[in-house]
Amino acid sequence: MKDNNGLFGDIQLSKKLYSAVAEMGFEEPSPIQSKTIPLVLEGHDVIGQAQTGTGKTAAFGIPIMERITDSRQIQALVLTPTRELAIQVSEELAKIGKFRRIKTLPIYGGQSIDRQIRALHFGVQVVIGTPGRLLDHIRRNTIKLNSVKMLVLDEADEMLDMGFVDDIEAILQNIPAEDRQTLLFSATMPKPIATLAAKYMKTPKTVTISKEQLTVPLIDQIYYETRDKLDGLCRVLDLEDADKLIIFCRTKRGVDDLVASLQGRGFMADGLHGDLSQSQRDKVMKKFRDGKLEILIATDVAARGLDIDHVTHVINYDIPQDHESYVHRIGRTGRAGKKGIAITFIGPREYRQLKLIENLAKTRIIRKQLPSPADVLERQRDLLKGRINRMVEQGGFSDYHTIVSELATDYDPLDIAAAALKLFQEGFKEKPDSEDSTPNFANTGGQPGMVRLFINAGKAQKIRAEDIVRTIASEADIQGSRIGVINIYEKFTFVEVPEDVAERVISVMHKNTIKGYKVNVEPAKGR
Ligand SMILES: Nc1ncnc2c1ncn2[C@@H]1O[C@H](COP(=O)(O)OP(=O)(O)OP(=O)(O)O)[C@@H](O)[C@H]1O
Repeated sequence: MKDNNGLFGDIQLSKKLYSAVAEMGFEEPSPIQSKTIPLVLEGHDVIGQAQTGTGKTAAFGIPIMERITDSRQIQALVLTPTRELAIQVSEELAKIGKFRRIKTLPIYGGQSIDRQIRALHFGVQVVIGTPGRLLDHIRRNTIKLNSVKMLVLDEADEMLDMGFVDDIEAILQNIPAEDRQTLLFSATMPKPIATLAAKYMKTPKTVTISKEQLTVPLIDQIYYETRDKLDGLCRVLDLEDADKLIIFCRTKRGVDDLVASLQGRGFMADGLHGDLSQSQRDKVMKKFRDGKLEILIATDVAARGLDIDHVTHVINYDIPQDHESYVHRIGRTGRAGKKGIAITFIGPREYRQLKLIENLAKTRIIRKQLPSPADVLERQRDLLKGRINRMVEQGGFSDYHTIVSELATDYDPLDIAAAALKLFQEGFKEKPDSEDSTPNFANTGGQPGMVRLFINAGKAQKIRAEDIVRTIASEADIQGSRIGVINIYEKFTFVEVPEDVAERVISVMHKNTIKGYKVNVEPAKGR
C-alpha cells in the first residue's frame, strides 16, 4: 500500500484505519469497496452486490470502524445467517478496528449465553450475530440496541428470505429508525428481495459490481454426469492436486454418510452441519482453517460467506437447490483474486436443473469425462515426478549420496533410482530378507493392457488383505485365471488384472466401505 497519509485508493481514511487495513495486507480497495465505502461514509443507506470473495465484509467494516465513537454502547449491529459467519465477520471487523480499540462481539446460538451476557455487560461497540440468539437476548433484556446507528444485513438476500424475515423485523423494532443507516450486502440479490429491502431503507444507493456474471471468472466450473457419484468422487479426489476442498451435500444425513465413506477410504475428511454441537462445529472449522483437515463435507450451512485460505476446490456432490446456492457454494474458492475449481456431479435426470442454474447464474459450466484408472495412474505419476523435482531443487539429501554411491558400484544408477521410487511408493517397511523378495506372478504373464491394483488394507493382517481382494475379485466377477494375488508386504496385496477389469474392481471397492483401505493403480510388468 502506498505510504500517503491514509489514502486507501481514492478513499481518505483516518491514520488508525489506514494502518489497520495496511496491516491486513490490503493494497488497493476492491471495486465494491471503492464504490460503497464513500457512500456509507456520507451516511447513505446502501445495497451492495458483488461476486463472492471480493471484499464485501471490509466494504461495510471500514466505514463502520471509521464512524464508531469511543463510547461503550452498541453502535453497529451486523446480522449474519450462520454462526461460523458471525465469528468470521467479528474477527475481520476486530482487525479493521484494531488501532481504534473498538470492541466487537459475535452473538450466536450454541455458545454459553452467560458468557455473552458478561461480555455485553463489559461493553462492546459492534455486535455481529445470528437472529435467533439476538432475539433471546432482546427477550431477556440483556442487550441494548437503542444506540445502534448502523445496521448491516450480510448475505442480505438470505436474511430477508422467508426463514429469517420475521426475526429481522422483530430485531428492527428495537433499533430507533429515524437516524438508522441500513446496509445490505450479498453476491446475489434477487429482485423481490431488493424490493422488500427498500421497505427498511431510506432512498438506498444501489451498487452492483457484477451484472453480467454472478460467479467469479477465476473459478473453472465443470460438471461430471455419472450414475455412481461416490466412485466418480473418489477418482476425482485421487486425481486432483488439491490443497483444501469443500464438498457440499444436500442433507445432514448425506454429509454423515459421505464422511464415513471417505474416511473409510483413508481420506482426511470431516463434516459440518446444523445437527452438530457448537463445540464440534468449532473443532471442525478450526481443523479445516489450520490445514489439519483436507476435506470439509458440509450442507449449505457452509455455503455463504466463509472465507478460508487455500480452498482450491469446491465440489457439489449433490446439485444445489437453486442458482443462488450454486453461486455462494462455489464462491468458497477463487477468492481475493485467486483461482479455483468448482466441480458438480449430476445424475442423468439432473441435466436440466444444471442448465437452469447455468442460465440464471449467467455462467458456463463445462461438461468433462470422469478420469479412468489409467488417468489416475498417469496423474499419480505426474504428482510423484513433481514431488521429486521439488526435492531435487530443494536439495538437503546429501546424506543419501553415500548409499547411492555404494550401490552404484554394483548397479546401474537408473535401476537404483527406480527401485528407490518403488519402495517409496509402496511405503517401504523393514522386512526380513527372503531369498527372493521380487514377487513372482502366479497365473499372470504381465500381458500388455494389464494394470496392478495395490490394495493397502491399512492395519489389516495379510490374510485380511487377501480376503479383501478375493471378495472384490468375485464381486467384480474376475475369473481366478485372470487374477494374481501376491503378498509383497504384510499390509499390501497385489492384484494384476486387465485394465477394463480394474475399472470394475475399483468401483466395487469404492462401494464397499471396508475400513482403512486405499487402492493404487500401477502399470503391469512382464516376468
Ligand atoms: N482490498 C482488499 N485487498 C486485498 N484483500 C482483500 C481486500 N478486501 C478484502 N480482502 C480479503 O478478501 C477475502 C474475501 O473477502 P470477503 O470475505 O469480505 O468477501 P465477500 O465478498 O464478503 O465474499 P462472500 O460473498 O463469499 O461473503 C478476505 O480474505 C479479505 O480479507
